Amino acid sequence: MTAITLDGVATASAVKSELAARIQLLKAHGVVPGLGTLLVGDDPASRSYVAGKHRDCAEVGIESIRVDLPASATTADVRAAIKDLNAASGVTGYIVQLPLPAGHDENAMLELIDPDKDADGLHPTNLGRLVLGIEGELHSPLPCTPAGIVEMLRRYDVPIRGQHVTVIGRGLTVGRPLGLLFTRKGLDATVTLTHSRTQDLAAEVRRADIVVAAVGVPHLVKADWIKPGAAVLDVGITRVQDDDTGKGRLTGDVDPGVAGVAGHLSPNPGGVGPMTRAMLLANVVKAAEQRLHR
Ligand SMILES: Nc1nc2c(c(=O)[nH]1)N[C@@H](CN(C=O)c1ccc(C(=O)N[C@@H](CCC(=O)O)C(=O)O)cc1)CN2
Repeated sequence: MTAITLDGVATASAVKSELAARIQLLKAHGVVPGLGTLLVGDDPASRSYVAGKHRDCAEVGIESIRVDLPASATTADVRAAIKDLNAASGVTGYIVQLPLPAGHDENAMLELIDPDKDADGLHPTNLGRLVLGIEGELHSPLPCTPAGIVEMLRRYDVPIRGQHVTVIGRGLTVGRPLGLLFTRKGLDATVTLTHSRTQDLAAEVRRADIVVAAVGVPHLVKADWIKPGAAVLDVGITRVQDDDTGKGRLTGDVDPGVAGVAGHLSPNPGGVGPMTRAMLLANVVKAAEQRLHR
């Protein structure tokens, strides 16, 4: 068996086309969505993710506003930049790119974001709405990677209801909110959230119909951990040195042998990452539509 590829590039492209039409409609009603980004420091991966967000905005017709602070920025500088983004009228939503350089309290900075402008769904108010929102429509923004994972599974008709999901990794942007999303009424999955202290990780993965690996440990998830036919989403990404070429390359958390056992597999790169970017745009568009109907 070779797994069906969950193609994040193609799926994100379909989502972006749909969003572009909604953006045209918003503009026809005089609402111009604008995404702000705040990047602190010079981490190359963060720099490239932020650049990608601005490219995506240009592609679909969202204005974008970029604020970059040097690695030497103090917490007071970051606070001031957040305050300015909260006040900026052209910024309908914005993100603080994570991780922040060492020495900054990320949670404290996220709390300073105006929840109505929180394009990432990571402000405690919006995370709290996800906790409270067991059922019904959620009007608050969802964290982008969890939303992208669910959107991709839906578009590939991978069953979620009643399925057992094992999530590897308890980080803020993926693992913790993903469990809340999958267990909402309507999705109705059963979720096991595992982490570095989980006693028998292989056993937790073996009983899963859907596996989400988001830890950043290259090829951690082995083929003999996977229930035949399971859907596997490879989220964690690590830059490793290629021994043959001596060059850096990206590798995911899932061993390539998993493709021979899984029913669906998201590649990495090219899987969940592009969906994360598309869902950020979706949050910006949704917030702008809510503004129009307020
Ligand atoms: N404020 C936030 N910070 C971070 C988030 C987030 O959702 N909000 N998630 C990640 C980084 N991230 C977006 O910010 C992100 C990561 C990866 C990709 C992506 O498309 N990856 C490509 C590979 C790209 C590469 O060459 O490195 C892929 O998977 O194909 C997009 C966005 C942490 N921080």
